[in-house]
Amino acid sequence: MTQNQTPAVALHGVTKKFGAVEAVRGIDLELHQGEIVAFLGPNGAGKTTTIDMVLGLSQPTTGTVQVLGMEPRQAIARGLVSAVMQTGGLLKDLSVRETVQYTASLFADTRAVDDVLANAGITGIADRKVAKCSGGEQQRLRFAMALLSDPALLLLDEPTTGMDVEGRRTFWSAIRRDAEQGRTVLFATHYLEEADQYADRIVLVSKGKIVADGSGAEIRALASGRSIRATVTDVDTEHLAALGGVDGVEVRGDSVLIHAKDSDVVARYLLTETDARDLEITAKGLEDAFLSLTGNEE
Ligand SMILES: Nc1ncnc2c1ncn2[C@@H]1O[C@H](COP(=O)(O)OP(=O)(O)OP(=O)(O)O)[C@@H](O)[C@H]1O
Repeated sequence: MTQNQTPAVALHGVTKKFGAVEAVRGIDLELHQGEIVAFLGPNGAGKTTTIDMVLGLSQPTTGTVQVLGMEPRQAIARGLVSAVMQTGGLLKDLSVRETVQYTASLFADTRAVDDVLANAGITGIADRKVAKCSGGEQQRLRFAMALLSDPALLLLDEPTTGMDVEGRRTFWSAIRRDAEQGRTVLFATHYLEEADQYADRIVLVSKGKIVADGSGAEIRALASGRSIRATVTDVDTEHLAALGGVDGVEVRGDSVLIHAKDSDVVARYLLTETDARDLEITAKGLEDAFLSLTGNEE
């Protein structure tokens, strides 16, 4: 894993059309070596289409895709790229170890089978038939297979689907260890929490475009403001709405919910001018940022 200056992935002006459908509408993105990047977005955002182009499975309509400074297919031919996709590719009658051994036999040079089983946390189920493995265990098996070639770039589509909490933790700590050695990881996900917790960087896509790119904290900061909730018997909603920085006021039974840029002004008013009690102030979270940036607000 040399050439640290070369981006692991470089997309420039990439678009992809399927007939009249514009699945990707102009993506520019560079991933640095050793980064763990979440490709986060709602259904149909263009994540899989983009990953397929990085894997050389399809060509962009316009623009260029490079992997470690090469054409994707060239990088794959050199064993520099592995992918863990969600479905397919497993023979039910083989055991976990046999599956990995069989895959290893297809490559000229691979890591030791026992090492990748250990890395993927499946040594304990190595003799189990694939047919008897749970969905999460099968995902870990696919992960072990992807580690055989010790790839510089690992692409993962919804990698932890079906894994329990412990499985996820083991999976992500293995990914983190490898990234520290220089492996770049790009994973597509719908899970905000997973992106926030495990990625160094979140690339938020919507309708074929990147709408935000940064750390979880940076993206959260894009949804500025606070929500203030209080129990109150009689409140002058017009007065509240007219306070500086208030974006919205909703009355729900005996409570009021206010969205505001400056929660102090609202809190002061509620506590000094009304009989409001049980005040709760919450910062807007990643989910709010996600919804407002992807235009999926109700
Ligand atoms: N082969 C194809 N032919 C026609 N349209 C396609 C094809 N592949 C994808 N699309 C369309 O392109 C858009 C982007 O799809 P894509 O699968 O890349 O989204 P995604 O972000 O991966 O979604 P999901 O999270 O649901 O997997 C969608 O509108 C999809 O219907």
